[in-house]
Amino acid sequence: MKKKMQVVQTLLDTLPFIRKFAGQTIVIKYGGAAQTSPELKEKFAQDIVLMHLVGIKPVVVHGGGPKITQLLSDLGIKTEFVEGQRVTTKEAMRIVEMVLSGEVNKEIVSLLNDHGSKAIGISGKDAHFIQARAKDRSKWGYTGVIEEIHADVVQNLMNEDFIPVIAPIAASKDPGEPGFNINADLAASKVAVALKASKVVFLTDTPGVLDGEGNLIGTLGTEKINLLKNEGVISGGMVPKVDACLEAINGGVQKAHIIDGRIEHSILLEIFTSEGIGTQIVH
Ligand SMILES: Nc1ncnc2c1ncn2[C@@H]1O[C@H](COP(=O)(O)OP(=O)(O)O)[C@@H](O)[C@H]1O
Ligand SMILES: CC(=O)N[C@@H](CCC(=O)OP(=O)(O)O)C(=O)O
Repeated sequence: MKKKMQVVQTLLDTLPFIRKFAGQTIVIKYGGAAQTSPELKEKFAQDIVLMHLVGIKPVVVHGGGPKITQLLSDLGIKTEFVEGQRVTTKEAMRIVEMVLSGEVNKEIVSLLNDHGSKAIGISGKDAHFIQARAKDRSKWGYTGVIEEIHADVVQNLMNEDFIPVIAPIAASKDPGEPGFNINADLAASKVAVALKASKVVFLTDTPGVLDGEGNLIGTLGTEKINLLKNEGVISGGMVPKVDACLEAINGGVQKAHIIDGRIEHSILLEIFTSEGIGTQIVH
């Protein structure tokens, strides 16, 4: 009962902004860095279910980088990142798939279903939803670049009222290949474009994109992004995130936001209030 009352209260607070989003597809990238306490996970689930209840079509694309790194380390397997993307050996690929398609995907699906929704978990391998090729085999191994997305697979699920929860693992066109590890930010932007989403929101563990002094940048365009990358102010995991935002808006998604997943109900604050939070990426 208490859980339900919380959802209703949040619903009432945000009601004035909701109507205009009904029927729209919104892709939420749930970063591993934001998947922290059970309380925050609970709030995340409430927000997604609430969006669905009011007629929005939410699609979750999740990461899980920290969990992959932890399991690789537990198993004594070294791992490294180049330009914000993991170098994926064949051995690492097995672990990446186990963690993303197995552990993380099913945890999020269960969380959403515990809140009364019909969430369904898939990876890019299911029905060949996402097909990829190697980014650069000699440099990144089984880290992939998406070549094709069969949007109808997910669209059909949404038409049947399911909430798709997508693990960023892609199928290979070559039979016998183990598939590809896709950076979840880049998977989210491609999925958002393919589904003609109106928004893509990246939940992470910083208030948004920060400048050299650590201040939040509210709005950020292509030129400034290139400058901040060259200066090393945007680095590591933030590189694929800003690239993904640009790809999304260049592909027709109206808005791309990077927001703090550590703030309770940050998705609702972003979507349903006029102020918004975090960083909005523009052309
Ligand atoms: N300019 C920047 N502003 C904010 N965060 C940045 C910046 N440059 C690099 N980062 C790093 O990017 C991280 C977020 O990326 P990542 O760890 O891959 O998160 P996620 O799991 O959400 O994809 C932040 O925790 C921060 O350490
Ligand atoms: C190629 C590549 O880097 N793949 C990522 C996939 C998971 C991910 O992106 O997770 P976060 O969103 O939590 O960072 C990785 O192996 O960590």
